[in-house]
Amino acid sequence: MSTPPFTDMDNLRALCREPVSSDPLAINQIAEREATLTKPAGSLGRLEELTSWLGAWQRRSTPRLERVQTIIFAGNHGVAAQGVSAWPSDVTALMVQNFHNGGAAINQLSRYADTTLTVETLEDLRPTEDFTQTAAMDDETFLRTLLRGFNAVSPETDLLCLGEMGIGNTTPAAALSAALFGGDGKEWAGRGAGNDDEAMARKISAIDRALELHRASLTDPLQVARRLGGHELAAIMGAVIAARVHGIPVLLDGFVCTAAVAPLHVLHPEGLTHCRIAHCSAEPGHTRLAAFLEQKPLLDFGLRLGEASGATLAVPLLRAALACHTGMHTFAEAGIG
Ligand SMILES: O=C(O)c1ccc[n+]([C@@H]2O[C@H](COP(=O)([O-])O)[C@@H](O)[C@H]2O)c1
Ligand SMILES: Cc1cc2nc[nH]c2cc1C
Repeated sequence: MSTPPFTDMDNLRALCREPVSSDPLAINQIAEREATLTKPAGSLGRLEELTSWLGAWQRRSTPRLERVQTIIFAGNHGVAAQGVSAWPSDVTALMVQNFHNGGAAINQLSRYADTTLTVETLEDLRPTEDFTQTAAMDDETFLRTLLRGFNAVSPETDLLCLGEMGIGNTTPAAALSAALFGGDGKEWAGRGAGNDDEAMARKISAIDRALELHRASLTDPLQVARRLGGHELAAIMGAVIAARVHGIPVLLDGFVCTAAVAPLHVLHPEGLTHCRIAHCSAEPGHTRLAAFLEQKPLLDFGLRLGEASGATLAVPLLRAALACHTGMHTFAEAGIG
């Protein structure tokens, strides 16, 4: 058995704050080749930046996308008892079954993008505690679910796409965002998986009551994640920590996935530089959150599904970036200039 990467909140915090840099040599070599290719400098726009980012974190001057992993983490939420979602919590298990049967949107997107899809069910889908009453998780549960996420990442992966499934989880996502970046329930809550006005009012109230209850502990980003988060959100954070340790670039999915890892940005200003927000969710909090994280999502397609759909949808874009970088001829080869 290898030693676990963290065993308590203190060494977890230390790991999150450890400096990890990408590879400057790979960045230089990619920039040098890019400058020789048969196009005006910079004319492939963000495709060029994406190639550089992939190579920097893979620590390869010729980045590759052979092994691309999509992981969906699934969990249930005690706060669902407050009537914050349009759907009952048993839909989480039913959708997990749908993922296994190949019937969900992510199954089609993953096949199309040629990624390996795995589904990780947290805590046998037992709900977290209702965070309007107490902390969502105790230290032990928080660390255990983080470790599940950490260990779900294969060190050999070239690119990791992350997503989640959990009825009610746009409520913890909004609460986490408010606790980390300020504002209240009204500013961060959206309609999630289809709330009507009544469910919206209950959701806003639940977030505001939770912010009030946990106020004294919200200066510590890890306490925010433990008290206001969820099992699948903690696992996503664990997977992103693992990816940083192993040098794996990450595509984050929508609002829930981004909120899950936002504490890492607050703990360390470079804690998420190996991650890109793959798409801008229609959930309005996501636009605000991306701005706080100083990121411009790659796609803006009005998706609000979760289940790693937006992250996996962006994989062909990255494949296109690499195809240009590796396949184009240089000016010398083409006899131009
Ligand atoms: O992450 C997003 O941008 C997102 C936006 C809207 C809905 N979701 C998904 O919908 C579920 C949560 O919605 P809700 O209304 O039950 O909180 C959960 O399974 C998420 O995957 C996800
Ligand atoms: C049907 C359904 C599918 C989902 N996929 C991710 N979150 C979801 C929420 C619902 C309700």
